[in-house]
Amino acid sequence: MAKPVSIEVWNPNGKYRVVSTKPMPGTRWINLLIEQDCRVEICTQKKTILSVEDIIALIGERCDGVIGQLTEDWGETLFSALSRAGGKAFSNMAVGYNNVDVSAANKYGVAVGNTPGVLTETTAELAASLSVAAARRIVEADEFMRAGLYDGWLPHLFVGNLLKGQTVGVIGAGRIGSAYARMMIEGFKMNLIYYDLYQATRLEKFVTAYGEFLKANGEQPVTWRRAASMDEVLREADVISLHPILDKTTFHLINKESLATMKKEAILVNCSRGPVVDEVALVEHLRQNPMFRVGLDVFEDEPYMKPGLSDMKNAIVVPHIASASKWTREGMATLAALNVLVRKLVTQPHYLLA
Ligand SMILES: NC(=O)C1=CN([C@@H]2O[C@H](COP(=O)(O)OP(=O)(O)OC[C@H]3O[C@@H](n4cnc5c(N)ncnc54)[C@H](O)[C@@H]3O)[C@@H](O)[C@H]2O)C=CC1
Ligand SMILES: O=C(O)C(=O)CO
Repeated sequence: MAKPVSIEVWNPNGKYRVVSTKPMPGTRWINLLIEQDCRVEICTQKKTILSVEDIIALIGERCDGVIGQLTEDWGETLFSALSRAGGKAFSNMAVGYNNVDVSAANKYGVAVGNTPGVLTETTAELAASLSVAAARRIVEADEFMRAGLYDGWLPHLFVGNLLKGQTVGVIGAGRIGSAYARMMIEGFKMNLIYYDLYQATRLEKFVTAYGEFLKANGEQPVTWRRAASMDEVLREADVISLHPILDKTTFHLINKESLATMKKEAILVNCSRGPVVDEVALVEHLRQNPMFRVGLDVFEDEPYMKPGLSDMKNAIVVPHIASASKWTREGMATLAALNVLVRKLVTQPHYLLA
């Protein structure tokens, strides 16, 4: 049996008990829950990733809803515990919900929410930052300066890749993939090639219109193409950014074979989920191809990196911070609270009439 976990309580006399497995930024989400007569319990345990047992202890005997995190395993065990405690709603504080077994939630009558949209631009901005940092070798150059190694300008010092006029490849052109594509097209005048199961009509229209605008101003127009296969993107793009969901179809989408298809000097960015890339194959590819560079926000076995990755100069690694802007994280917390509340309002029609 897990030890009791430490909690902070807001509005102790609230009628509905809502648990958040982590403190979240801002207070708007807490106030929204309190306004709707919720007692809010926030886990303050100094342990980054809570186990299933920890969360069962948090749910306790009676719990109406839970706001959880992408690091937690929301499967059969937790949804049955929540349902036994009378819970009707769960929200992940994330848009990705590969940590949530939605059919188990359905089985136990628990509605599931996520936090799309509010993090689209912030996440795309990090993917764009990693693309530029990798292309221009910013992290390596920063380390070099700090190590006191700079002794004067040289024609060959930290030569990288020019983005303008090159091709950006997007795999998964949904909300974030499309926002990223626009940033790279507007910012660096790159041409687009994308692969998605669905047509990204709005993105295509944007690139067409932007290309016409550039042409009317006497500049080289940008172009777009929807690839019939992912391999086309891998073969043709100079910078490739991954933005699909993680599911069975995208697990190890990038593997030894697909890496070999890419240009030797290509840049690969992953701000989706770690297991979309076979990280062992990636480390080997980085070792064999020193001009190939990656920018990674996510890892296959978070919080760990596969052996050798941290030694690779041609890899930039950051700790899953793509959505980490203040505005966005407060927005995600607010959406997560609303997800839990919507279910309460829907299942308590008398409350709506009160
Ligand atoms: N690193 C981070 O902090 C963050 C990571 N994410 C990740 O990004 C993912 C995407 O988020 P959104 O753009 O909001 O979702 P979205 O649902 O708008 O876009 C996902 C796109 O992937 C496409 N897709 C699905 N399977 C595919 C396949 N086999 N091949 C090619 N494309 C495929 C879908 O058709 C869709 O267009 C999330 O599921 C999450 O895992 C999201 C936010 C922050
Ligand atoms: O929202 C997500 O899916 C994340 O990875 C964190 O923002």
